[in-house]
Amino acid sequence: MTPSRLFVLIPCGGSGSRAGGTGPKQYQRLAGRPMVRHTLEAFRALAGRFAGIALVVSPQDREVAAALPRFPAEGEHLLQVGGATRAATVRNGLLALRQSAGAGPHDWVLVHDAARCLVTPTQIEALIAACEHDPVGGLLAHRLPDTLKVASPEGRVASTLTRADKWLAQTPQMFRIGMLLDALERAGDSVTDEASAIEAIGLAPLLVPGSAQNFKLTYPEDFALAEAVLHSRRAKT
Ligand SMILES: Nc1ccn([C@@H]2O[C@H](COP(=O)(O)OP(=O)(O)OP(=O)(O)O)[C@@H](O)[C@H]2O)c(=O)n1
Ligand SMILES: C[C@](O)(CO)[C@H](O)COP(=O)(O)O
Repeated sequence: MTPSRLFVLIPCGGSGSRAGGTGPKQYQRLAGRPMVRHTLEAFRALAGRFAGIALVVSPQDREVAAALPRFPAEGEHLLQVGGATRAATVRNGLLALRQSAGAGPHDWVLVHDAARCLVTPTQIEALIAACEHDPVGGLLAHRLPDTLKVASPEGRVASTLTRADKWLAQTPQMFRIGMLLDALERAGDSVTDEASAIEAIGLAPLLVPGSAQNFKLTYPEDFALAEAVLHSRRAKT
């Protein structure tokens, strides 16, 4: 049997409605570059590890060419098949990856949000090392650092949950392409990450410790924080 290869799929077709900017947040500038370029560079730093790196954008996207002028380079793919939800974007992207990049069902895919632009090559390597011999696959995740409350409809505390077994799901999430496509097709568009689809078919993805810095830029205040992290990393190099 031919050894499994690793592909990367970056969903980049969201609208960023919670970020409150004028366009899709993944093209907003951070530390002098569009957000998605920071994301892409973390994977390009490990390009030799991957059989292909694919970015999935909306069919209506008019900004990716200006944001990433040298994309796609060799081994990279621009897939203009984004859908109405993140799950649809990932599913469409996986189908296109199989058709246009020759990815097979036993190959691995690392699905990573364009909006998690602070992921590092070290974190990506840690996920690959933990999952490449695992029968299911897994995801980067962060142990819940705060006390967890359940809200009542009136906005009061209804209860407090134990946090010892709670983790925040991050990306990348790494699964076999065939298993993930099958799981996403069964799960439909309501799942908010790949692991949820895999869980729904009765499997238990591996939780691989990530970092608080690998947060998803979602709200307006996240941008200044991400920029500060990027500047502090630059100052160290
Ligand atoms: N239909 C969609 C929705 C989301 N995404 C991508 O999935 C990642 C995580 O999505 P999130 O940031 O939560 O969604 P957005 O649609 O970008 O933002 P919002 O929910 O605030 O509108 C992002 O890289 C986003 O571009 C996508 O490719 N296709
Ligand atoms: C995939 C994800 O980043 C894991 O935390 C997250 O679920 C995506 O966010 P969304 O708001 O559900 O698109």
